[in-house]
Amino acid sequence: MMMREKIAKAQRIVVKIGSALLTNDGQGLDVARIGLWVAQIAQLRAQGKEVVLVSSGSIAAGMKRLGFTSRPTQVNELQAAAAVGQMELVGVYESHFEKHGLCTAQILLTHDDLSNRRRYLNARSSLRTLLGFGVVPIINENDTVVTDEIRFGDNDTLGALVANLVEADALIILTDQQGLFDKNPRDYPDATLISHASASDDRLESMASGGAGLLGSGGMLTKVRAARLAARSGADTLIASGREDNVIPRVAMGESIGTWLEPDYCRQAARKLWIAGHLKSRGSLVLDTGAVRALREEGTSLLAVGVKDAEGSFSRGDMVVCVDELGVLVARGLINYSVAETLKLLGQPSSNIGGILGYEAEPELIHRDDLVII
Ligand SMILES: Nc1ncnc2c1ncn2[C@@H]1O[C@H](COP(=O)(O)OP(=O)(O)O)[C@@H](O)[C@H]1O
Ligand SMILES: N[C@@H](CCC(=O)OP(=O)(O)O)C(=O)O
Repeated sequence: MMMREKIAKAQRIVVKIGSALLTNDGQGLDVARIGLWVAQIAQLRAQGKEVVLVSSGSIAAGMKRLGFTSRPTQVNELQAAAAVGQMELVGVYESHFEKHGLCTAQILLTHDDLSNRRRYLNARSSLRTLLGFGVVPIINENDTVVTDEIRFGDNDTLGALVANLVEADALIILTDQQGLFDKNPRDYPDATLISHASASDDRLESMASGGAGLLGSGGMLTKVRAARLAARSGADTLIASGREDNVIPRVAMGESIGTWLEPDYCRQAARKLWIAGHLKSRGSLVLDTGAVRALREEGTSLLAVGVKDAEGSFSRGDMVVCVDELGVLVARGLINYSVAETLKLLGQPSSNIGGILGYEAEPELIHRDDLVII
């Protein structure tokens, strides 16, 4: 059997389960099947892998509870269904995960949470902390407060943005088909499965443009686009059938099932390109010689103790440039503190941050994952 060795090495995995799968043909949540996926995720946790779950299903579950026989068209009714259904959804997950001794956390995100750098960093920090505690975060869109203009709409996009957020190695999208076919298998029985492609391959979109199922929102098109988004931070995307036996561990072990959409760059390079290419610098830091050497030679994070001066108008999450004492460019990175906070921290060890500011967002001024050495 052909194995995908790169995938088998993935340590941090985002698993997205779509509406089409989670519901029993619109008959509410498929509680028994959810139990199977939870058991599969528990296997990954037992192997030491970190898992973030992005789960749809709130609207479909709420529709059943509120007696809708077809998807409501009014936004307020959809929001009400989502609020009712989300309770049931997380309740079902929590009770299943508990049987495996695993703790869960509910995180409901909106578009704003990920587009505003400050909230993005806060969401990232909470997620990293939860993963550090061994918790399985369960994420959905906060459907009850979003309006059409600002919604992700489909959870494939949300799954990819979460993969960017936590710098996942892989995004596994479970759906009701075996993977991406060269045309919609619902309409074309002769459609053939794409086993492996580059996430940036332009031909994928036209293959995937065949629409969604009755309960899903995005169809394959949003999955292909999600793979491209996930690739920005270097994550591989795997699209597979949630009905396949023991699918999550099999995909995660690198078994060649479903579709594998691979980023063009290696993970580290993709992430660095993303940092370097997408943000404009809002200020600068002057580093002492020790800090310059630590960054260049040891690939460390930047600590306040090695920073001599700061200027500009940056806030938490902004891009700043780092220069040496002669003004030579050393690195670019996303800073964890504003300019006012940074000025108070100059030359200070990380252990003093809490005492000086009254809180500590992160021990580093710039985490090494957010730093590109020039
Ligand atoms: N090229 C394709 N390959 C596979 N499925 C496709 C393709 N084009 C369209 N689809 C449709 O996408 C659907 C899955 O997307 P969707 O209904 O949104 O599910 P989910 O809720 O899992 O995201 C499939 O049931 C299928 O009908
Ligand atoms: N946030 C919505 C899910 C939206 C949706 O259906 O997405 P998808 O499963 O990707 O087709 C819900 O929980 O009902």
